[in-house]
Amino acid sequence: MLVIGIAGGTGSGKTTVVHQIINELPEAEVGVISQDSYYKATDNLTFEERTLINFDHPRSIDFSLLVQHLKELKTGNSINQPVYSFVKHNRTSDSILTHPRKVMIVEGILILSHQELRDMFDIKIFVHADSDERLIRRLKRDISDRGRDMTEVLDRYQNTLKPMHDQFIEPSKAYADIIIPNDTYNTVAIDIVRTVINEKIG
Ligand SMILES: Nc1ncnc2c1ncn2[C@@H]1O[C@H](COP(=O)(O)OP(=O)(O)O)[C@@H](O)[C@H]1O
Ligand SMILES: Nc1ccn([C@@H]2O[C@H](COP(=O)(O)O)[C@@H](O)[C@H]2O)c(=O)n1
Repeated sequence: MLVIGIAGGTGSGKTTVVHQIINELPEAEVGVISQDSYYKATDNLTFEERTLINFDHPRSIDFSLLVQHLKELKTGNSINQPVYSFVKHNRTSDSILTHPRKVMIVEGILILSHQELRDMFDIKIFVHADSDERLIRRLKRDISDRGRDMTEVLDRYQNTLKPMHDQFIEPSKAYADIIIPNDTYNTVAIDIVRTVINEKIG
């Protein structure tokens, strides 16, 4: 199995890049795990309490479950990947049966900041976009897809997202083998990554 880690700040375009990479690859050969699926379940908290969680700090992620799931996939076992709701700020009761594939992509803001997880990647990619561009994309996406308003997005950006980005995410770029500049759609970089994957999977 070839394991590819794709990190980058929020709104950098990780999810978009993943879709662009897997679009032209045989469906049966590629699987995706999202770090977002591994936000810790917080059933013990009220909705109001959940809105106060710092979702950009590594402690908000159940990294031990994520590492355990990736180990299972590497040994050929399927996993039940949790499903997270950004509207409820909590894990749902659903899960997605995820089978091991020749290529497994793990994507998320903090995946290169966690040493054990990072060491499991054969290729480490960081998607970079300018912070203004990322904030604009995040505003539009969170309002249209994640049930937020402008005040929520901007408050979160100022209070937790930006400081956590500077403390944990930006420094993890140093671990990347490949940095994809994604201020505009970067088809050349996507083609290069696809070529590398095709070579590895034969
Ligand atoms: N290169 C790009 N140019 C313009 N918009 C983009 C680009 N890449 C992604 N987007 C848009 O920005 C938003 C955030 O992208 P997404 O892939 O969800 O980022 P991430 O997964 O890193 O948070 C989405 O609405 C997406 O369509
Ligand atoms: N309930 C939540 C959980 C997370 N977030 C934000 O999501 C961002 C990570 O996801 P991307 O797809 O953008 O990489 C992260 O910056 C968290 O602030 C949230 O808003 N609500």
